[in-house]
Amino acid sequence: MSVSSLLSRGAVDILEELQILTAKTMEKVEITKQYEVIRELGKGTYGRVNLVIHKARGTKMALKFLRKKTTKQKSFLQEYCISRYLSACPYIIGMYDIAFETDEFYVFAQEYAVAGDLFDIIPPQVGLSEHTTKRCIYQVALALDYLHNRKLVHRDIKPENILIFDKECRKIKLSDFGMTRIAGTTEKRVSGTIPYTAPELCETSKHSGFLVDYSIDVWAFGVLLFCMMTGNFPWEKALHSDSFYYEFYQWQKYKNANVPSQWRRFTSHALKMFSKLLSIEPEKRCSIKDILWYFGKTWLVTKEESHPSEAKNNNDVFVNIKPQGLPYLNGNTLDSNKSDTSPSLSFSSCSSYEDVPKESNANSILVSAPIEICV
Ligand SMILES: Nc1ncnc2c1ncn2[C@@H]1O[C@H](COP(=O)(O)OP(=O)(O)OP(=O)(O)O)[C@@H](O)[C@H]1O
Repeated sequence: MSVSSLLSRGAVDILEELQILTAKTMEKVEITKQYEVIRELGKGTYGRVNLVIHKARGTKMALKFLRKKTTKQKSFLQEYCISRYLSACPYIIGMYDIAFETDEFYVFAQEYAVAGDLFDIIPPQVGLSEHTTKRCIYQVALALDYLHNRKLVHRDIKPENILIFDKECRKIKLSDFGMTRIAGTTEKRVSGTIPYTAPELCETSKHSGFLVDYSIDVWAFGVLLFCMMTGNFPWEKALHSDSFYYEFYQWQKYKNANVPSQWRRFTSHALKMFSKLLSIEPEKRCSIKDILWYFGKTWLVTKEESHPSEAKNNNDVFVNIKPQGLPYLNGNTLDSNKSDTSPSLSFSSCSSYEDVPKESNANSILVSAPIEICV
């Protein structure tokens, strides 16, 4: 049975069927016989990703190795099949019809993203330009909308999982579906807390159950956007014990409180968008497609041309996106384990945020005082 013939049925049935088919056809392979290993592309919690050349086809591909010691076959099959199921979307990493095992690893093959991941190109404490951010995050939004329309929640949105094909982010693809689950299912909260973790999850005690919901991705998307535009995290953890988060919480709760300094660089339109994405109550958080309107607005108070060189950050306190020695770096979470009826976005008619009609940017300036990058 072909994948395309499976796609007309419900997501749950398709994924189950794909897993059964894959399990039946998985072979043991000796890597060096079929592949020439070029280099390691990255490391994650449960294995590594290598750039290889398929000897028979001469094709470069990325092989993801998941250690059998720490990954159940069921988890491997789930990640591979969800990735394949989603890979028809142009903003999601492409997959080869290749899954096999070695003595030590489960392995599958992905399209190779030549420029690496987004984390590597965000200038620390400065961030990307508004133009590059919009170009990139728009594609992430389309990828997430694609997932959410298929009742799936990614659950691990972060720059390390956004693969890039050029440094200007003209072409990016979402990857790593190891944590992806069907919306509405109950999961044990076994992942670590990282800056992208939504407050309702930070508060849930380890190993207690929680409902998988789209709002988890929406929150992480908001944090990702902040990171891209500032080169800093907004906070380390969305907990009241984190002073950066507490300040944000107070500001959001009592709307007339002062705008925390690290948010003052954003225009009123951008702040409205952040309030919707980072709504403290998950049920009030917007859906991903609700923010597409904001792409026609200006987001940074500073002129785009003067960004990022005007950034001033030498002696200030901030949550650095690339500090030394913090445990959530290099793609690792701390200790992570591994009927939407709304219309889909049209990829053909809406493939670039530049296509979104621009409106007047008047009234977008929130503060006239000098913008401080940090607190
Ligand atoms: N297809 C690819 N092309 C290029 N680089 C890749 C590709 N896939 C992964 N990488 C690199 O390898 C890193 C780790 O990959 P990946 O996130 O899939 O591993 P993981 O074990 O699932 O990580 P995590 O610990 O976040 O769950 C990525 O951050 C990226 O830098």
